[in-house]
Amino acid sequence: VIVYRKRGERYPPGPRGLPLLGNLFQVPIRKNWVDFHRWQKEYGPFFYLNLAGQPVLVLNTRKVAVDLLERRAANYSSRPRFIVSGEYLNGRCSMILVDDGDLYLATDASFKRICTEPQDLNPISTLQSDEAALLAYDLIRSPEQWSSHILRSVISSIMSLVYDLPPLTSLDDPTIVFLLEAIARLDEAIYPGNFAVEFIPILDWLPPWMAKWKRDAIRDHKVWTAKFEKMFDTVKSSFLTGETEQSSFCATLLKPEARHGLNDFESAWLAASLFMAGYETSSSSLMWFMYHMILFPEVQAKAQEQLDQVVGRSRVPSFTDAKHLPYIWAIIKEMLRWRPPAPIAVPHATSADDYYEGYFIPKGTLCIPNVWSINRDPEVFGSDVEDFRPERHLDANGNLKDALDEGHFAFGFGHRSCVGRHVANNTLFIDIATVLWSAKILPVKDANGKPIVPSVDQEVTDGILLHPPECQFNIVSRFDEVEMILQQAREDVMKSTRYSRD
Ligand code: HEM
Repeated sequence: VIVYRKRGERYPPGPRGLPLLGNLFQVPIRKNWVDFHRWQKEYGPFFYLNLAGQPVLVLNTRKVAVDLLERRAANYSSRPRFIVSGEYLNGRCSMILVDDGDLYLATDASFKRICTEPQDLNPISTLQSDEAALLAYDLIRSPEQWSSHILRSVISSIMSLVYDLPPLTSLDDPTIVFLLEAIARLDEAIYPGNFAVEFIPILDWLPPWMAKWKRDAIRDHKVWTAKFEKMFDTVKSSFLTGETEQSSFCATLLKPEARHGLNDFESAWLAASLFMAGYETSSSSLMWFMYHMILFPEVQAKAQEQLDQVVGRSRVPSFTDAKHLPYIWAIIKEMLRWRPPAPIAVPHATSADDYYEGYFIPKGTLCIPNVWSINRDPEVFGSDVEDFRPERHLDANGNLKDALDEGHFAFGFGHRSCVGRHVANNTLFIDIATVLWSAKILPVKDANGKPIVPSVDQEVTDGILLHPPECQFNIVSRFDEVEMILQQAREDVMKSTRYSRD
């Protein structure tokens, strides 16, 4: 959508740009959330940018984000055009990037029917607990491969949740290799600045033989669709023959009351988009957790003290402990506040012209909720926003201030907020509780015996997601019985019907 300034309208404040190109070359690509946070001192809680004709509104405080994306959700819940990724690679059918038309409404209704409330997730809590025990076991046995263990565990849980697959034993599994390559390709396509057509949409008129980006994206879309349909069909066949009792997302989607008119092609894409949306965000959060534990050893010690009191030392933590472990929840909330994995979330777009606080916001405006800044809103979090302090989420008795309040905005806003957040919170809870119950997470030491704790400034970003600095850990059992208990848990998991199906 190219919208040129309408005469006589008062646009929100923002940096002055060049003729035609507007602010295109003023917006940093890497870590623009930090610059946007800084710019609010000059331009206020929301400001306007013009990226070669594309109007952009950056929302920097909770008030503005809630006023627009939640109170006016009917107008602020579409997505901007993502030409290469959303329209060609995903063929306009991935839930995350699709606009707010009929397909979105059907996929949203299907997903919300399946896991909109934490209690809907009971069927998958067993697989999450199983994966947590396997993760803790692997981390202690080979700490040097800690990041691969996290990836394996997260992918395995999501694949079981979506397709009812048995646990993944290796990242070399051909389906996983395929999916990870697809995600890397999608990330490259979404990355701002990689494809000129995103800023010069007229290039979309070029026929495929004249535009390599279009040829490649059309080809990849066909290959991906074939794979996603095959994965969906596998669940469908065993569902129809009644071979196994299944609780996976795809199996539930096959029940007429949950389908909301979606055909097999759309269902296959919905299932795949859950994997795409959930995998990198969840694994990055767990990697941040590991790093936080060496950066803030006192937080780790406090959590372990509570685990000892509530769980004891003769069994691994379970979901029944969740209510009694507020400090673990406070760590999760503070992690997602302090370093949100997606600091500018996913942009929303307006469906009609609007006015806010006397300023004109044209139809088709790309709205960026600057989660980084909103998570540092002093009106909400006080003056110590730069401190990592789980206690800010607890009352004087150490209970969660408001168990229903996320305590951060890392899951986005309004209708488009993350539909997988309860899945994500539960995965984080059981993984973090089990790992901290089992092991001390320590920094490795250099040749002089000095602990190596990289500075948080060395965090890594691809421009969309934020990952912790590269680091290594020394992960050691907290007490003698840990390995025996985890070994037993692992054997039980491997013997269970879900796992022995392979
Ligand atoms: C800590 C982990 C996670 C974080 C931080 C996260 C964050 C987000 C954010 C910021 C959005 C965009 C919200 C907006 O537009 O306002 C989103 C959307 C979405 N997430 Fe998550 N997510 C996580 C885990 C998951 C998981 C595990 C799943 C699936 C099981 C999932 C599925 C989705 C889907 C399908 C959408 C698109 C919703 C829509 O466009 O309406 N996410 N997530």
